[in-house]
Amino acid sequence: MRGDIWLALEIIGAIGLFITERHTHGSSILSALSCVARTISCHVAALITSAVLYRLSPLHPLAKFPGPLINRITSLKLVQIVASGKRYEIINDLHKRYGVAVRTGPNTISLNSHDAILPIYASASAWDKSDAYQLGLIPGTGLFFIRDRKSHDYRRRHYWAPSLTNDAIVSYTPMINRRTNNLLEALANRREDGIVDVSLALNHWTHDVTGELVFGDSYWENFCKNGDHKGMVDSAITETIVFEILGEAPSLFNVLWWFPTTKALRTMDDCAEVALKQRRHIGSQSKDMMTYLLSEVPSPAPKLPDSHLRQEAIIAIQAGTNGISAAITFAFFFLASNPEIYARLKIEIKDFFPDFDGSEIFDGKMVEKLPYLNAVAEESLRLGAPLGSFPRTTPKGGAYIAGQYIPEGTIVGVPAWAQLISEENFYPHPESFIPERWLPGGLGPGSRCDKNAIMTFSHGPFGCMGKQFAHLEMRLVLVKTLLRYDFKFAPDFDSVKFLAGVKNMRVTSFGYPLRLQVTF
Ligand code: HEM
Repeated sequence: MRGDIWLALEIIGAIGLFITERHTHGSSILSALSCVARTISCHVAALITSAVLYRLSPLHPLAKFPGPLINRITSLKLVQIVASGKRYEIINDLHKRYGVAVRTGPNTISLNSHDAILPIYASASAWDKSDAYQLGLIPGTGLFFIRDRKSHDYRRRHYWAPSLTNDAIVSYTPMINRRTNNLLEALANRREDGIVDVSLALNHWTHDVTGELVFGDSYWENFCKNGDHKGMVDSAITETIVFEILGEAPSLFNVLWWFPTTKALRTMDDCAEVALKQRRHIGSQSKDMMTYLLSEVPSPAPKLPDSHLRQEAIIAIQAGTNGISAAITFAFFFLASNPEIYARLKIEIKDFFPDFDGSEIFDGKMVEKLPYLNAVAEESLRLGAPLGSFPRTTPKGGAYIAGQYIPEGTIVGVPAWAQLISEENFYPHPESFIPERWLPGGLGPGSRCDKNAIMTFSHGPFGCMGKQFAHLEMRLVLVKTLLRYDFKFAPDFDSVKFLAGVKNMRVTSFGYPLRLQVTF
């Protein structure tokens, strides 16, 4: 039962009991209240006790899976783990302690196995998304939040896929170049004593690019130039964080839906309504994502109602922004941390484009020919992208995965970070930034670099639709910025504080910003 409905019934029951006590039994207000309090406490205590006993008992379908006691008792522990921003590290540590399969919640298993990726995410019979993808009680739904495969496939194929074909991406390339030239200017103009908060500038840049990608060439914002005075960039991050934390406890999400905690979700819905109105009013000379979502081109699929369109607009902005700005922020962090890698990349870029200053229009073909640039991009996407938990629901009849029988209805996720830094997939030094592992011959005999273990974009029918677009953005930004500037850490920059300040909740936030010295 939905959490908010359950709570409402409890409250109605309590009021009913109070009235009965007062009018049928003639109790005073105080004794009626005390009777209600006793009854409700007993009822709630009985519910909690029976739930705890069942979850810990050998009768529970997940009884054979090891995991910390508190995780087996309540999903609130997972809520707290996600809210810490360090879920990726905590879950990885749990796997080191308990093994391949860990019970991370009463009905949740984390399966740290390469063999689990294909059947759960990438095969034709990939599993449905879990209830964690229910966005509170928001009316309408967008692609990312559709949990069953059939409706999801339809939405993906008819409304989204045409906007992210190879040809479509080629058509967006001049726009990305133009918006990235604004970033080059912002990096120069924002310098104070030569120092720039690169993480913030990239976050603004990515909202400019994605805003125009979604709403077309009349897109009205220029965050690189004007900053984020209305707090829109921050609201987008807050919304994803609220969704990611409360998704671990959907019943709680439904209760909190009625409280200010979830205000960010309603704020984004309102912003999307304004943006849609503006896009419809101004239109766009070139094709953008809204061209397809608004059915402005002939399509066999029916027009989407506005409640769905608002969610699609939000998803497009959310999906296209923080992931890539975080990964590029990390690329700069790793480059500044490794001067030899930085020098090798800079030489390759300068040699390929000897007379360029970065302001030129580069197309995808020009920048995909640089092998070391590609290696740096892949390694940054491996170690620097935000990570969700990608929870899925075990299908009817259960499933045998990675040598384990998982009962039907269990929520299962493969921990992306654990896979990305596993020695079985990336060897040697899986936690170190070494672009050479992506070059032919890798890191020598016996080395491993398993592309299929890359969970950065997830896989299969629910996997990222913007992977190619994101790769293009990463390459363009690195080429253009390195042709124009040189970067190193600000003199007082502290790498340990930077890494400690990183919080990863499907979006990455940088509590300690990446401040770089930018020189011409
Ligand atoms: C480095 C940048 C990016 C990363 C790391 C990333 C990662 C991901 C991941 C992991 C998912 C699946 C999430 C899940 O199953 O819970 C996803 C979905 C998605 N991404 Fe990306 N993404 C990036 C950039 C982009 C860009 C630039 C776009 C659009 C231009 C985009 C569009 C989408 C869409 C539409 C989905 C939903 C797919 C679906 O539900 O069928 N992404 N992304």
